[in-house]
Amino acid sequence: MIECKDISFRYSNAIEPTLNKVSFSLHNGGVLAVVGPSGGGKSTLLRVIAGLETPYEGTLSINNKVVFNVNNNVKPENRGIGMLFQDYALFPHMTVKKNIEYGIDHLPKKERKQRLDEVLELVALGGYEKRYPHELSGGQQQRIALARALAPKPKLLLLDEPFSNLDTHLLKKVRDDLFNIIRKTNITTIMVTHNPEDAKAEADKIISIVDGRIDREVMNMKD
Ligand SMILES: Nc1ncnc2c1ncn2[C@@H]1O[C@H](COP(=O)(O)OP(=O)(O)OP(=O)(O)O)[C@@H](O)[C@H]1O
Repeated sequence: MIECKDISFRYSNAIEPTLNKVSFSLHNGGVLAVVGPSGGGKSTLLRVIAGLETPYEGTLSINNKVVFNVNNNVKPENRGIGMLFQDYALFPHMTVKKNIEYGIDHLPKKERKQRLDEVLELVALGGYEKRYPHELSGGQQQRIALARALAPKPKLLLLDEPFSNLDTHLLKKVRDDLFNIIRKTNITTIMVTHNPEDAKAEADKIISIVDGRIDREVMNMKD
């Protein structure tokens, strides 16, 4: 379970806090969508959860382990979080294999290969290891980026506007493919999106952030 309690954060060059006492919880295997107007603080919240920014108050725990409070700040690489951010796209000069192995290079060779095969299988792209990102479709690149994020077996997956680079006609299919994989692995997921359709289609819970505060929290009844 993920628990975020009264998290507040201010950028060093800002006067007002960008996040103001943000609290929510999410059960294991759940999908939370974070929506809200531009500049509301959605991406900042993900950066704080990932450990890339440090709040000045509040508590954040992942599976009952505190990863942040005023006395304790676990480094991003030790939080067990996988990320699929727009600006964390695939490395263009590396093959699919190298891209995926990037986060698991601490594993012995045999296990690394085994995990590579597993995640490629999971995203239905077995046999693509020698390709470069530009030799893949947009949807395939997205699935490889997901495979890379899942390879180290994170406890939590963060997605920031994962579909904003895709054409509208591709979006639904890529989104459904991605979430089928996410649901299959049962990984707890937080997704930032400006698109209420994404939230409605895929999330269990939706929070809306306006001016750094949670403005609304709803359980999502999917059709
Ligand atoms: N590095 C930074 N330094 C100072 N202020 C920042 C920084 N990054 C973002 N901000 C400000 O923090 C506020 C929240 O930004 P954030 O990117 O979290 O919003 P968002 O809800 O994700 O917006 P969008 O939907 O446009 O991506 C904005 O006012 C933004 O200008």
